[in-house]
Amino acid sequence: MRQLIIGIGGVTNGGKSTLAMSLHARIPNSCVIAQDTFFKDNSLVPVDSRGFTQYDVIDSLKMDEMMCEVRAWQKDPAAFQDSCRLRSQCPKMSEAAADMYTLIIEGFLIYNYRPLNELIDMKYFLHIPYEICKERRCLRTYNPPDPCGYFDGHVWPMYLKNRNEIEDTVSDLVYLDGTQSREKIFANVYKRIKMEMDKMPGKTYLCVLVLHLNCKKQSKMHVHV
Ligand SMILES: Nc1ncnc2c1ncn2[C@@H]1O[C@H](COP(=O)(O)OP(=O)(O)OP(=O)(O)O)[C@@H](O)[C@H]1O
Ligand SMILES: NC(=O)c1ccc[n+]([C@@H]2O[C@H](CO)[C@@H](O)[C@H]2O)c1
Repeated sequence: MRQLIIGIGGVTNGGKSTLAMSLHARIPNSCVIAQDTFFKDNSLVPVDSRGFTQYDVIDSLKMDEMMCEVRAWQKDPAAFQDSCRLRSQCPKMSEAAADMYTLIIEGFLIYNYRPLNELIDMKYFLHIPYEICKERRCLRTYNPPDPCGYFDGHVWPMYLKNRNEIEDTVSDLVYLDGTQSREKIFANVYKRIKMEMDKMPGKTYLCVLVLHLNCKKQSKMHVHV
């Protein structure tokens, strides 16, 4: 069985969920774990002197629970997939792909939590400029909704801080321009994932080749398919 963990991180409204769901729809045997589903209860998240609830920090998330889900997938991806809410309506699998399982982890702080970061094989980071981010955020309604001044007073400064932190600690990030069309971003990432999957060794078969050469030597070799 082969396992691949793909990370889709980046700024709020960068298009992480959109990309994750498109990949999920195209990749057989894939599951999505979304960091946004692990926010602590509002009453447990600190509020600063301006009345801004501090959501955009790693402590606002139940990372232990998120790690449990990731480990459950690693342990038994087939069983995890059966219990997964986001079951893939994916294309038919070729036999070669049948033993390949892919986990897509998406979220705005997935690389800021080292135990999670360490498990991710392919790391993508969607970024968009300040103006576009603010514009997209204004069109969304979170629960609870952003109070006045929240984007400039909390969300964007925390994004800059969190991004700075990973730039110093995470070396293998692939940055994606979230202002490109959904289709272009998807095609770029999907192509890279396919290439990675093709490089991953499949089942190992033991072939015993008996070579009747002049000297009647015998040799063994392993073939990866
Ligand atoms: N490539 C794109 N071009 C234009 N708009 C996009 C693109 N990708 C996503 N969007 C739109 O931007 C908004 C945010 O997208 P999405 O929910 O995927 O972002 P996100 O990074 O998961 O955000 P958050 O972390 O805040 O939940 C949505 O309205 C979505 O339709
Ligand atoms: N509980 C939530 O899902 C929640 C509540 C308030 C704010 N947010 C925002 O979600 C974004 C990440 O996707 C962050 O920028 C949070 O501010 C989420």
